[in-house]
Amino acid sequence: MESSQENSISNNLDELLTPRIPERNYNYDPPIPSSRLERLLRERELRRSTRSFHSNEELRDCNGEVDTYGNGNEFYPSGGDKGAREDDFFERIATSKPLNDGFERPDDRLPKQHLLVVANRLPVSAVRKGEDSWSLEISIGGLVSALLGINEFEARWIGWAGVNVPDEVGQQSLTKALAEKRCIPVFLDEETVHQYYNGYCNNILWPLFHYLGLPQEDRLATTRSFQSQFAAYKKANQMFADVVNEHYKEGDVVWCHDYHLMFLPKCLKEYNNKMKVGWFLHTPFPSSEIHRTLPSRSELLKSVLAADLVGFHTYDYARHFVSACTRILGLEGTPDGVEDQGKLTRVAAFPIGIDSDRFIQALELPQVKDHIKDLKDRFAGRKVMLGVDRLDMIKGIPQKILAFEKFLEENPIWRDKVVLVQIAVPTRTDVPEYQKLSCEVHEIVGRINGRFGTLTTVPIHHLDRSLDFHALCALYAVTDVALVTSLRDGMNLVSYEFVACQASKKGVLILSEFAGAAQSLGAGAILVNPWNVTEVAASIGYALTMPADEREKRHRHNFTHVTTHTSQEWAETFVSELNDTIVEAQLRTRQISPLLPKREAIECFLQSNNRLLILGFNGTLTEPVDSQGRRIDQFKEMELKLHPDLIEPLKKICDDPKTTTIVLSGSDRSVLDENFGEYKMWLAAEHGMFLRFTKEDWMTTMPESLNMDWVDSVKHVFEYFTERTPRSHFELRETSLVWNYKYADVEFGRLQAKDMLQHLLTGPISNASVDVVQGGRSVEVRAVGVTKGAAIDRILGEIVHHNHVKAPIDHVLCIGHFLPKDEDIYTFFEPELPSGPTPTPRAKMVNSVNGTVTNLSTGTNGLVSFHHKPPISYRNPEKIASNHTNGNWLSRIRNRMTMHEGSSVLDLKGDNYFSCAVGRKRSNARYLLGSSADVVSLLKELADCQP
Ligand SMILES: O=P(O)(O)OC[C@H]1O[C@H](O[C@H]2O[C@H](CO)[C@@H](O)[C@H](O)[C@H]2O)[C@H](O)[C@@H](O)[C@@H]1O
Ligand SMILES: O=c1ccn([C@@H]2O[C@H](COP(=O)(O)OP(=O)(O)O)[C@@H](O)[C@H]2O)c(=O)[nH]1
Repeated sequence: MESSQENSISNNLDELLTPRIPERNYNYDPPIPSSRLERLLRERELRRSTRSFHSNEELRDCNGEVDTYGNGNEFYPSGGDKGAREDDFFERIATSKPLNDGFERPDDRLPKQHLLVVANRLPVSAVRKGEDSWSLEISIGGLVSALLGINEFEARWIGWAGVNVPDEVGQQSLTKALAEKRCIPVFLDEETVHQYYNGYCNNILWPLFHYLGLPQEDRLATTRSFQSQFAAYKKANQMFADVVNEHYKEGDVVWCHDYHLMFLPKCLKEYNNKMKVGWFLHTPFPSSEIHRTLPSRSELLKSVLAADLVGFHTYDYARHFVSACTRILGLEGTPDGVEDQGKLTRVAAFPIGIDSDRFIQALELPQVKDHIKDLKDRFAGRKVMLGVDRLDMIKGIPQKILAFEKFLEENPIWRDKVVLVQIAVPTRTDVPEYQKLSCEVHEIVGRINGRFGTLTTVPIHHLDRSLDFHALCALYAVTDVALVTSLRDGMNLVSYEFVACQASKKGVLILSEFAGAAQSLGAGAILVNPWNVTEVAASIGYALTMPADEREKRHRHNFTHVTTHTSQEWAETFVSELNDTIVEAQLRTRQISPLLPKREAIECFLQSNNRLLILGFNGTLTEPVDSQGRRIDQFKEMELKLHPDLIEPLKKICDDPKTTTIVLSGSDRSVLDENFGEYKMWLAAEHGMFLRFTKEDWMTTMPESLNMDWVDSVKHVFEYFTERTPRSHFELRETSLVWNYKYADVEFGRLQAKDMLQHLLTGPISNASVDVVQGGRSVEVRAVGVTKGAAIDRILGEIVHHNHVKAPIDHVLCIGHFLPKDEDIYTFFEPELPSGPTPTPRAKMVNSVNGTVTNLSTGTNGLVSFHHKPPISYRNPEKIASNHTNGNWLSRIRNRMTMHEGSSVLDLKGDNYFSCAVGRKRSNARYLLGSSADVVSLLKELADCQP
């Protein structure tokens, strides 16, 4: 089974890493780079050379009469005339043809990546003209603009057409009409749209993600509670998933977009875990402190994490998302993403762009030139300021207008020399907040125009409507100062479009620092805080009077960015990383041990006569900690308790004379006493430094040489950090100290741990004979040599002696959620290691009475036998002495050894040794179990099989 898995992985990898460019460009097949960065750089290089190869071909074709634009997904007509007619943009969807449609792609072109773009809104919105006739209009918004700019893919769209179509005839005819545009509709009924789109998406998630907070319950009608809206949201996402599933073909990349579809990745993966799923958020992702106010915070995060790749516009948004996953879900945030039990969801920033050529070329069109001329005539003698926004509260339109008013107020000289054109595209008009905003803006505009207008002019031209592409380009081109005052904005493509159209005028961009675009265009723009009306007013003055050379420099900077970071680049980078994420996951899977073959293990257990069952405690036999969604109860959790479902089965197993059970734990003796005092088993506390058979006294297996002089200094350090790290605590054990920050703020805890580690490793105790062990959320300092693997041979010696073992141990099952430092326990028993079991020095079993040392070592046949070494003494003789009042135990071993001279204590071959890591995918264990719940079910089965 294992090898077939390996094979399928290699095939996939080969397939994924096959360069997607004509082979003749490359006459060597480089090996798969093992680092992500190397792979991505290679992929980028390949993409670029493919593109330049294709564009050379196209150039040649254009001159040589062959129309290569008919080769698939190119939207533009030939001749590079991308914006030739007003409705070309629209045409781009229409002319997007499937492969093999009569326009043959030259042979050496490899097929384009097939893409299923899933977004709430289709690039076209439908308007019903008759029972089965439809008119399709381009949808407005940055998401649509950007996605229409990508053409290097074989893309199909899945989404809502913005209209309620309850009847069969309508649905069929619309499906047909949309199919011509490569669009596939998801039919949402009116109530779902109301609760899902107007409600959960636009009244809850949208304001929350833009830092406007959650609505009060009284802003939700009784039928539209959080719960019913969330239920509609999930239902709608499931409907999208159904449509995706219906149209998905193997090899497709499924790219889900935006906050409307946070549930989609989970639904898709439930259908088909092999689907390549990416999710991209077009809005900001807020600070985790904001996200945690959302009632469904955990469910949404978990669903998004089902995707292979999660993308955001900026590093800040990505950072907030990772932080929400660590703080709210308790998962591990790494520089690459979020890790949940070894499964990594890659999280990264992919700043979107525009199709800049389309804007630049449009300016050359006669109709755009005509528009430009009209506008210039109309605004002659006045500087033009421009705002283009959907009429949305996040766009800061009132703030913009108020700042403009302040500017006019303070600069009377400008009153008849400047005009502000504000295009406010109506949007989400069914949501009451948007209706209110519209009234508010009208009121302010009216007041200012009344205040500063004249008989012939008004300072603000406010349009409650959208403009067509050519009119918009013309307006961008004649603008002197563009004003973007978003209170928060995922990116803001209007600022990009303005820059693209300013090659001749070199106007100034005033840009809110709260728009994602501020990260990319911040150097060339004047950045403002839109809440600071005084600052914005002053910036308007500065922009209107900026010297030409400064305008030129600022423009050049931004223009370079806009023309190089295009929507095409954005999409290619995202898809390429998504593909690579799969490669990475497969490479990681190769390092992960397989799941424990339960049947085999149980079968082997039953057939054996002398079994050794070694169990960890914390994380192995305890109840799984579900920090995901549930509030962690630190008080309850800190008290380690045996899983209640194990009480009976464990008793049964321990009572079986054929089984020797050991609980080997880092916990101290009292914890083990409390939980296992009633069982017939061996307890090994503090990583095996203390040992007792439960009916007997504790003895120490600690070698005398163990130096503990460092304890006070470390305790001092731990106290210092505990005082300064709320909700952290430390445990003082006899052989180790553990500082735990599991309940503290994860990020702060990690920083503190880093600081602590640095001090421990380089500070005053750096020369002490200690091991500093870093756990997931802990730092442990132990005496050198205190590991479970080092203790096991001493323990085994004691058990062999105690049990009067006559037959060799013929089955070992070792299960634990052990720290990497303690994984030497797995290798100790490993029969298949070529030379000896473990790289750590073999520990010694010391008898306190006569000081004899017994060393256990593994022969090349995998069998462990005893040898005798000169004596050293126990550190704490009275403890061990009390355990051996009945005589000299070592001499008994000697007797037994004599009796079985030549035979071995352990008879382990490949198939009767099962080591199993719990909840740690990467380990030295042969197998893995997901959680302590799996341990419970395994032990229950073993118990049920007991006679
Ligand atoms: O579909 P609507 O509800 O009418 O809203 C239009 C779109 O608004 C949002 O756009 C965002 O995406 C842009 C491109 O990434 C970005 O520049 C902008 O900052 C965002 O606000 C929304 O995220 C889309 O889903 C909507 O389609
Ligand atoms: O009359 C208009 C006004 C705006 N837009 C487009 O709407 C998009 C707005 O995108 P942005 O990222 O700025 O914000 P969003 O509306 O997506 O939040 C831009 O591509 C504009 O060209 C348009 O097509 N017609």
